[in-house]
This record gives sequence, C-alpha cells and structure tokens, in this order.
Amino acid sequence: MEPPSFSNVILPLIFCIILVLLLKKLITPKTSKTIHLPPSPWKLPIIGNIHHLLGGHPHRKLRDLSNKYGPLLHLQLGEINHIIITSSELARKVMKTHDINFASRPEFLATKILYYNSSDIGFSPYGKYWSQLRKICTVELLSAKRVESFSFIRKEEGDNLVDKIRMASGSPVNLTKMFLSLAYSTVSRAAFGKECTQQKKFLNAMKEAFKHLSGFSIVDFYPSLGFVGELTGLRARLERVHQHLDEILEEIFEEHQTKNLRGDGIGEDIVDVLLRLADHGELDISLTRDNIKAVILVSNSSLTLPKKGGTDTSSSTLEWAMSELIQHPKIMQKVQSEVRNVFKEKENMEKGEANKFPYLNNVIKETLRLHPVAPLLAPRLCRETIELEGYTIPTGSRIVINAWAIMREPTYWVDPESFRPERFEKVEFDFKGSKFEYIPFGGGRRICPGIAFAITGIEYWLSQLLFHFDWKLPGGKRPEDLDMKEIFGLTISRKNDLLLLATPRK
Ligand code: HEM
Repeated sequence: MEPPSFSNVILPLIFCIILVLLLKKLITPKTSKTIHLPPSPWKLPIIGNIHHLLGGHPHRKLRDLSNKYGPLLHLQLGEINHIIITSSELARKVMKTHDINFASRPEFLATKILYYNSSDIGFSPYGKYWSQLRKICTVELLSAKRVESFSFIRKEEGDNLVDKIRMASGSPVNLTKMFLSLAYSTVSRAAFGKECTQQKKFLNAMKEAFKHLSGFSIVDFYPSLGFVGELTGLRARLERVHQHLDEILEEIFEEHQTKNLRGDGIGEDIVDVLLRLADHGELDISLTRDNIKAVILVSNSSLTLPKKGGTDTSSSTLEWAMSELIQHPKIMQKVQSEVRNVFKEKENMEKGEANKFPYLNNVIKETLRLHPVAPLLAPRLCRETIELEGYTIPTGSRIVINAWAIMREPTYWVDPESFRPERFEKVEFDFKGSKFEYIPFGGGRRICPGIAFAITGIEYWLSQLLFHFDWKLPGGKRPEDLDMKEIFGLTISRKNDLLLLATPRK
C-alpha cells in the first residue's frame, strides 16, 4: 500500500480544515462587545499567532515576544486564547492571589485518552476529585515518610551507578544513559516493587505514550474540529497506546493482589497503597479501577520524552548539574570538598544529613534556576473571566507561566545567565514556590507534589558521584568546550548525551 503523501492526504486535509473554519466564521454571529485583551503581536486569519512560535524553543520564543509586548501577553493559538506570564508579580497573582481561579488544567486529546478521561492528578480539573487525589498524594504516595521508606532503593540504585562507573576504568562514561536507567529503576521500583515482572513492558509503553504528550499538538488548538484527530489517525494511535498500557496495568494489579502484604503500611509500593485505599480507605470519593490506573501514572509523571532514549525530571537535573560543574571547575572543587568533608566520617548520606550539604543544595537550586525541567510549568485554565492589570482574561484561556524566563530575569537576578550557586547564600529561596522569582516546581495549589521525592534522590546521587570520582571531559577537551544545547519537549534536557571521564578517588 502507498504511504500517505503530502499531496494526496495532507493538502486536502489542510484544505478541508480551512474550509470548515471559514464556514464557521461566516455563520457565527458577530458579538459587538469588544474585550480588552492583553497586548498581542500581529495575527493571521485562522491560525492566529501560531506562526510566532515556529522555528525555535517555545520558552525562548515566548521570552522574546514578552520582551517586546510586556510580561502579560495574549496569543491566539488556533481557537484558543493563551495568556503568557513572564514576571514574578504576575506569577504571584496567578498562583497565589487568584489561585482558585487558575487552579484547573485545560483538556488535551492525549491526556483525555491516555489518562482515563484526564483523571490523573496532573491533568484532572480542579474540584473535589482532584482535591482527594492530591490528598492521597501528599499524605500517602509522596509524603516525607514514604520518601524516607524508599531510601534503600535510592541507596541500592546509587551503589549500582557507582559500580558501573568504576567498571568503565578510564573510558568515558555516558552519564545521560546511566542517569536515565537510575531514575527509571528508582521510580518503577517505588511504584511497582522490586519483583514486578511487567516493569520493563510498562516503561516502554509509557515512552510510547510520552511521544504524544510532549510538546504542542495542533489538534488541541482547534477543539471544535474533533474530526482532525480521526482524520490524522492520532485518536486511533492514542487509543492503541492506551489499550496496551491498560492491559499492562491490569496484569500489575493482579500480581499485587496475589501478593501477601504485612498490612501495616511497611514495605508497600505505590500500587499496594492505592489498592489498599480503594478497598479500605476512608475517602470522600470512591476510587474506580480506572481512577487508580490514572493515579499510578502520576508516580511516573517524572518521566518525559523530549529525546529519543527518553528522559526524566531527576535524570535531566543530574545531567545539567554535572554539565555546569564540569564547566565551572572552581565550583566543582568547592562542592566536592564539602561532600568529602562530610563523608569523611561516614560514607552514606542518611536521614537528616542532607542539611549538612548547604552548598550542594545551592548547586541544585542554581541548576534548576537555569535549567528548569518544566520551563513553562504545566498549563492552567482560567475558570472565570477576570481582570489582571486592567486587561480581561476570558474564561477558558490557557495560562502559560514562563518560569524559565522569570528565573533569568535581570530585575530579580544579578548576572542571571551565569551559574553562581553562591547567590542562594545571600537570599533564602526554597523549592516550595514561596517566592515567585524562583518557581522550578511551580506554586500554589497545583505545585509539584514530588519535590521531596525528586530532591532527596538528586542530592543523594550527586553527592555519591562527587565523593567517589574526579571528573573531566574526555579527549583533553577544555571545560568551555562542553556543548550545552537544549532539546524541548514537555521538558528541556540536554540535546546531546553527556560523556565524561571519571577517575576513582584514591
Ligand atoms: C526535578 C524534578 C521535578 C521538577 C522540576 C518538577 C516540576 C513540576 C512542575 C513545574 C509542575 C507544575 C506545577 C504547577 O502547575 O504549578 C509539576 C507538577 C507535577 N509533578 Fe513534578 N517535578 C519534578 C519531579 C516530580 C516527581 C518525581 C513526581 C512524582 C513522583 C512529580 C509529580 C508531579 C505531579 C503529579 C504534578 C501535577 C500536580 C497537580 O497538577 O496537582 N514531579 N512538577
């Protein structure tokens, strides 16, 4: 069979879409009321401002547009109003002052199909169901106690990583691949337990799913043209991936239900917790089997796919941290002596010792400032029309907060493009979004619930790498030769794998 070609399939499809949109425009009655929207660049009929985003990374393109039109920007992307926020003052208004009004998420075709009608934590609309899920997440799945109970997994996976690097004995190690495998194993062991036989199958299916979740999809800019999803085959592809994931999750459930648990909450993985809560939990809502499956996907929310082999929020942060340290030998030396001094007495970082690494913590903060894994956070939905700075934000607008640009804004940050962990010694910033100049995990009601899970792992693994090895670029390259190119999907990660030479410490 002939593969679909541009001239015989895509062109007629584009023509069809334009025709439908023109007809819709003609038959929709014009409203005389004009609303005072925020400033906007010039628009084209039908596509609106989509062309302004072509040919570059969205966070950079949006920053350039905001420099020209101001920190409150309106973009018409297809049929949808998008409001772009590029100042900490406005971010505060969205995530604190008017948090409830912006606490929902827009609906996307991919999340609707893949996540059981968007019933996961990340994409479910604001309301009672989401509040219950959020409670389960903070009290049970990702609580400090639960994160602590996973410390043996972090340690075992960390030891594996150190052993693998030692075995490379003088050859360059591909840290990108190693960090990815470390993060995948940790997340899936925490979610499914060590013996789960479907882990590999599940991760491959998730990778497939993330292909559809990463980046912008044109279908989501024209929700009234539902048929585009059918015609392009996107809906069918999503349904196939969903079906496959569903079958694997069913197998995982069955395996867990036949397991004999102690019933005291110790030794439980995330699937165990959810099944227990659904059976005996005192929840205000009843969790269906499909709801549980959608929630399980949250434990894998840290996995994303901007590049071919996949990536993950923690592995991407580790990669950027090591890249910055290689480029800044003095900072590398300072953080290594901090870690080596602490570990002099004891090799393992255990509970409570993390605060012995204030400089390492600042290195991680600075890494997330310059390389936030979610540069545009996650889109929010304006639930009711509201006035911001004298402009109208209509109901249904999608709100995009350019955290990447805010965290490089010269008004808040001295020498913003430079990697300077010391800046966090002078001003107190936490990861919890309490100051809106620093929001790598977002803020307000929809702030990332995985902060403790993520930071504990990143801190531990980084300290191990810095304690056990000295690092340099292979082939006699100088620190400034390291390429720092980005690739954008749902997250930004390194475009090219990070290869370094590790010398074990005597
Ligand atoms: C370095 C690591 C991570 C970073 C930088 C990060 C960042 C973010 C950001 C920016 C958001 C959107 C917040 C907002 O809209 O204000 C988010 C949401 C979320 N993150 Fe993370 N994340 C990380 C790791 C994790 C991990 C490890 C998990 C789970 C195990 C997780 C689970 C979630 C969930 C469930 C949401 C949706 C929350 C909601 O909508 O209520 N994240 N994350």
